[in-house]
Amino acid sequence: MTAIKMLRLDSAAIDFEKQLQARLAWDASDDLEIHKRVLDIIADIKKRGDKALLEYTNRFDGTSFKTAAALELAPGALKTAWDTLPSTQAIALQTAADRVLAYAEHQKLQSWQYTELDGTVLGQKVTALDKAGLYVPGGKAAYPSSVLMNAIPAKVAGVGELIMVVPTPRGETNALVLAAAYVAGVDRVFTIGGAQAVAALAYGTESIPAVDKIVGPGNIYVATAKKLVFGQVGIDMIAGPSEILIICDGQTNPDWIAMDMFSQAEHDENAQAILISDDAAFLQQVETSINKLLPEMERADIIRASLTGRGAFIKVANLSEAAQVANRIAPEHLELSVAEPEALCEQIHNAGAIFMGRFTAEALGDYCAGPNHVLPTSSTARYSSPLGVYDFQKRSSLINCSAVGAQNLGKIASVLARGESLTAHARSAEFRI
Ligand SMILES: NC(=O)c1ccc[n+]([C@@H]2O[C@H](COP(=O)([O-])OP(=O)(O)OC[C@H]3O[C@@H](n4cnc5c(N)ncnc54)[C@H](O)[C@@H]3O)[C@@H](O)[C@H]2O)c1
Ligand SMILES: N[C@H](CO)Cc1c[nH]c[nH+]1
Ligand SMILES: [Zn+2]
Repeated sequence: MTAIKMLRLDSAAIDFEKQLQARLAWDASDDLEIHKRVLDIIADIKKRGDKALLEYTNRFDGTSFKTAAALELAPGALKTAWDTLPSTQAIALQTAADRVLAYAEHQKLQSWQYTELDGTVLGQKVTALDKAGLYVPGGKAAYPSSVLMNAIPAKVAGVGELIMVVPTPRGETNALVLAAAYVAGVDRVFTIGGAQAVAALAYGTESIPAVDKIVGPGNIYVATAKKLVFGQVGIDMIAGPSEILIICDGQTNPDWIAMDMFSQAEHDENAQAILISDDAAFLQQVETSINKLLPEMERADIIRASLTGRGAFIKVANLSEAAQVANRIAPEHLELSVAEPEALCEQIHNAGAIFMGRFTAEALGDYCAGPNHVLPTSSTARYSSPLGVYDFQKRSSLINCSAVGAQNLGKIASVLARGESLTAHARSAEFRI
């Protein structure tokens, strides 16, 4: 097995920004190719509905479904999976679900209103989505944790119906995934994935109901499809291939750091694991750990492809500079493996989730810490936030004018409307004065 030599960048280099950009960006030609392929799939699902959905599912997931009806799991299958789960798994799943629920309950937005002196009432009414589509990935690994992360906030928000999609490669369902759907209260489950599942949820087919919003993580095909159907449906964010950025002061066990990098690299060849340190000797120690530990890993091939294709070590002058680079990268997960994580955290403003201190392995957040693991990738943490109850809620403005309020506001509206030459607006307001 050839040793991995991590790409090394130095923030002091003149072309550091250019090199960093090259490492963060997708290869432009791959990007375009994926884009085109996904567009074709979406157009075909829109045009041919179930027929196209069956064909793509059988082609990409190696299944042999004969009818679209066979794509939906029987409602009893979820309960059976839960009832027959080994008790250690059932306890872990229920504990994780309870913790995700407790955290989500803090996020619920409430309606509010206030009354002005003339009796006019203004407010905001918060309502839940009617129908949410939950994408649960399942190509290279099964993700029961993503079922909980998608469904529990939707339930807390009070969504009317939860429609889950999950690919089942070779037709194999995963008992933990089904049990998680039962625990979290999912209403319907379809065994479809990829761009075709996203398109089916967005436009609806004869068998798949169209939803109001699609949430959840997935690979590059899923993330691209979500981008492309936005507008037809809402989406939560771009939650693509996993990323971890670790800032370490050189004092954490290098094996721990290497394994933390593996933990995200093992998701996908396209996952990204980056380590920043002010200690060049430590970067070398972590590389030694990587090469020592890699042969023990079941998913060594995926980890190797991810680390060599998209990973990096970045040497910085000090931890403040590390924070600046982290803000530039805006990673999905940021580990602050340093002596004083609270102080360093003060300097961070772009990250999906921040894991503080040497003992907070990012993997704990993936399963059971409580905060959602569906997080923005590809630097979109500059403007996106973790999936939460608020993603399943909408806000409507409320305006209830008293007779006196209509006089007061009518005069202002009339002047402004006439300034815009919109006479019907002006007269509508004036009628009530
Ligand atoms: N950002 C987050 O919050 C988060 C959370 C969990 C997982 N993830 C990421 O989710 C992803 C899961 O990926 P996965 O592949 O295991 O499952 P997935 O369900 O996302 O993708 C599997 C589907 O991809 C499609 N596909 C695969 N190859 C294709 C091709 N050549 N052409 C067209 N379609 C193709 C197929 O339809 C298949 O069903 C990983 O990248 C992981 O890092 C992200
Ligand atoms: N790390 C993923 C988010 O990028 C979430 C996950 C689920 N299971 C394991 N990990
Ligand atoms: Zn993970």
